[in-house]
Amino acid sequence: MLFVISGPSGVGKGTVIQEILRRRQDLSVSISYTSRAPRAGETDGLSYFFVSRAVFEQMVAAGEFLEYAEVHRNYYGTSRAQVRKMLDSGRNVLFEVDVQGGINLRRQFKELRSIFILPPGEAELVKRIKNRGTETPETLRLRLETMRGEMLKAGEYDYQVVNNKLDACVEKINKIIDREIKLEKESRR
Ligand SMILES: Nc1nc2c(ncn2[C@@H]2O[C@H](COP(=O)(O)OP(=O)(O)O)[C@@H](O)[C@H]2O)c(=O)[nH]1
Ligand SMILES: Nc1ncnc2c1ncn2[C@@H]1O[C@H](COP(=O)(O)OP(=O)(O)O)[C@@H](O)[C@H]1O
Repeated sequence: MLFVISGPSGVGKGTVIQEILRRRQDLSVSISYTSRAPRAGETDGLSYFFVSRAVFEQMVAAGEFLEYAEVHRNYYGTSRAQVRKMLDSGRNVLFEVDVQGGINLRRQFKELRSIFILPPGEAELVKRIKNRGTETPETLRLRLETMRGEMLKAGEYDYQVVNNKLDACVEKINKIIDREIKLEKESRR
């Protein structure tokens, strides 16, 4: 099965996905390429593969991405080779991409199930991004600008889950994944 998770910056996508990975061994997360600079504590090949804009553009020209988009003035893309490897291993795959990536992946994989993570409110979202301590006033402004457009796309996802209490959100998404895997197995009988 293929799953995609999207949501505005700071809603907790990364945190929720780490928790889901701790709870299940049947899921691989696709590690994207990005031209964004690594944040403190981010390791190349774990959070992302960090490359320059020039290298990213070469990879686009070589057709190495299943999908890519420019988000908050940086490139982000899903590697074709990596996804093929994960699918060949027979594991379920989870993508964390922006709403442009979500639309693009849905077009390519009709069996993809999509989950949008919503914040409990805009003030809380801003608080979380600020508390993370990773953004300058300028990158914060860009993230909030993008947020409005992203929230408008929430209704196009199969599921919408509010990340108020972390554990409850993780539990809901975990159940959605279980349910979709079960439904898919039943449909193949
Ligand atoms: N289209 C697309 N979006 C991606 C990909 N990887 C990450 N993103 C999205 O890019 C946006 C920015 O990610 P990031 O810089 O880590 O910032 P954060 O959302 O503030 O943690 C988020 O919406 C991610 O979901 C990708 O491979 N493709
Ligand atoms: N349910 C939650 N309640 C409070 N803070 C949260 C919650 N989920 C995540 N956070 C915090 O919010 C910040 C943004 O989370 P992060 O996972 O980086 O978001 P995203 O990947 O969506 O940008 C982090 O500091 C994280 O610890």
